Amino acid sequence: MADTIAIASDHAAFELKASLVGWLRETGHDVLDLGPDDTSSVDYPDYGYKLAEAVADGRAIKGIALCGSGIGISIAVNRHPAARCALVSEVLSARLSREHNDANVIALGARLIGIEQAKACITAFIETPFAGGRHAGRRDKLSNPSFAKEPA
Ligand SMILES: O=C(CO)[C@H](O)[C@H](O)[C@H](O)COP(=O)(O)O
Repeated sequence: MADTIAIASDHAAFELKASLVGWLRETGHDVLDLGPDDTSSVDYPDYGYKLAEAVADGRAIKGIALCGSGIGISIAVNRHPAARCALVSEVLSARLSREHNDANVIALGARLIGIEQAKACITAFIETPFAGGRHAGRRDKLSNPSFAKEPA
């Protein structure tokens, strides 16, 4: 579905994911929950790759990636060339990740951030448009390293 938001985590962020899925649905969003379905220990790369694929193939317009720190799963998501995943912990970075970087995935650390801060970051991520202009060519180089040139 065009405006679907995909979400995935590891075990460390399972409870945050469950809270966010409920909140997103209550606030009118279509959510594709890619798991996991309980707190059994899992490997964040498995879920990061799955999330990146869902955004890359168009099943979701944006993604939310969660692990204990947000670091591991953000690294995994960013290994997909179509992913622009921003690990953030406050609202200004969430907003800038959209305005300047056209981030299509936000990563948050469940062991580092509270639910209200997570919601505030996600709201900024969902509502802030890409600014375009000078940022567009830079954004395009992220997915196409061959577009890059030797810095002067
Ligand atoms: O990727 C991480 C750290 O960079 C995440 O925080 C993981 O959730 C964490 O490593 C999981 O740790 P656990 O001890 O296996 O719960």
